[in-house]
Amino acid sequence: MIIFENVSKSFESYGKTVEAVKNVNLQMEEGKIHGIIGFSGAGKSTLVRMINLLERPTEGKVILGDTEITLLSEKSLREERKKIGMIFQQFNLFSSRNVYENVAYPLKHSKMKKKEIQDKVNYLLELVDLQDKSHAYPSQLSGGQKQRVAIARALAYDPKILLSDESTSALDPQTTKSILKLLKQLNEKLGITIVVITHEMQVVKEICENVVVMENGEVVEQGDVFNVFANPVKQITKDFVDSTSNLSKIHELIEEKVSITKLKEGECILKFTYLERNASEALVSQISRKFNLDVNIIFGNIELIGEHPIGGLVSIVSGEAKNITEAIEYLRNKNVGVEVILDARVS
Ligand SMILES: Nc1ncnc2c1ncn2[C@@H]1O[C@H](COP(=O)(O)OP(=O)(O)OP(=O)(O)O)[C@@H](O)[C@H]1O
Repeated sequence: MIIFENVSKSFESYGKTVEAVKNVNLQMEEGKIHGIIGFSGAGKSTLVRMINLLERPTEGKVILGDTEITLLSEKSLREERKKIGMIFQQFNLFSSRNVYENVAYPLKHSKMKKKEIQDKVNYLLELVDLQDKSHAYPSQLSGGQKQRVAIARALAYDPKILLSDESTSALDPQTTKSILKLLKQLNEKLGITIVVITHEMQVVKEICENVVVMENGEVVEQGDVFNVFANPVKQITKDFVDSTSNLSKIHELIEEKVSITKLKEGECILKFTYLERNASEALVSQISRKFNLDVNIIFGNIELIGEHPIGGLVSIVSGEAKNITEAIEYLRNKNVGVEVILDARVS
């Protein structure tokens, strides 16, 4: 478990105090992938850099397992840091060393024998699928391959925790996917706890089980990814949800008076959203049959988080006003969010 207790961090900059992280209380479970999401300057990097004390909290405690690392001596801290790997957006490889030497670098001052180091590096390169590149130099590698080298290097001491600071932000979508897939595999295979800093909702959706939303140095929402994104409370969380969904586009279409949004009498535009897992019932056909309604789906955005559909549909529903009202009630009782976007029901 990674625990933050009343953790704050401020910096003095040009005679001003910047409160980068404010009174954070958090618990991150072992063996899971945690996402930290927020816009630039929210305090994500500062928070995560306090896990390995690259930044020291101004106030509060950071506890890893049974160890309060904020109390450790420099020597014990050096040992503790070996259990924490870190990867960055810019890879931070040595350009004058080849792939093998980059991965072997952290083991240079270990007690391991030359052959042990060789075996270890080969194992790590296999783990990240780069066995055939061990003699290549960073300049001869693609961005995705460089990040794989950095991941292999970060795993040299079999860390229990891997910190990833925007590790996919410099990569194209396809390569991002492959790096995220690799992180997920490492989490499953090695049981390593991963903390992923990102400003992209897609990254969180793709691999994280838990999410922490940060704004202005504060943790404003946290929890299981499905629960946080199915029922976002804070505006910033809603904005992140909207960033990968087209559902809010309906408001623009209405404003632009696009023809599909010009309702006839008896119609209304409804937005349905999944609020809980296991939403497997055929709800659209149910309301259509049960309440004698026509449901015309204009657009939808449904994806899976883990195995559970999340997202929703925007539809034009037509039928008797009373029936539409009852259908809305019916869906809400089934824990489907229903928002009446535009209403031309006649009673
Ligand atoms: N060493 C430092 N000295 C002064 N101010 C700092 C320092 N490090 C961070 N800050 C400030 O703390 C705040 C939080 O920065 P931080 O890098 O943690 O945010 P972030 O959410 O990771 O942003 P980004 O996504 O842009 O990296 C910012 O206002 C930043 O300018």
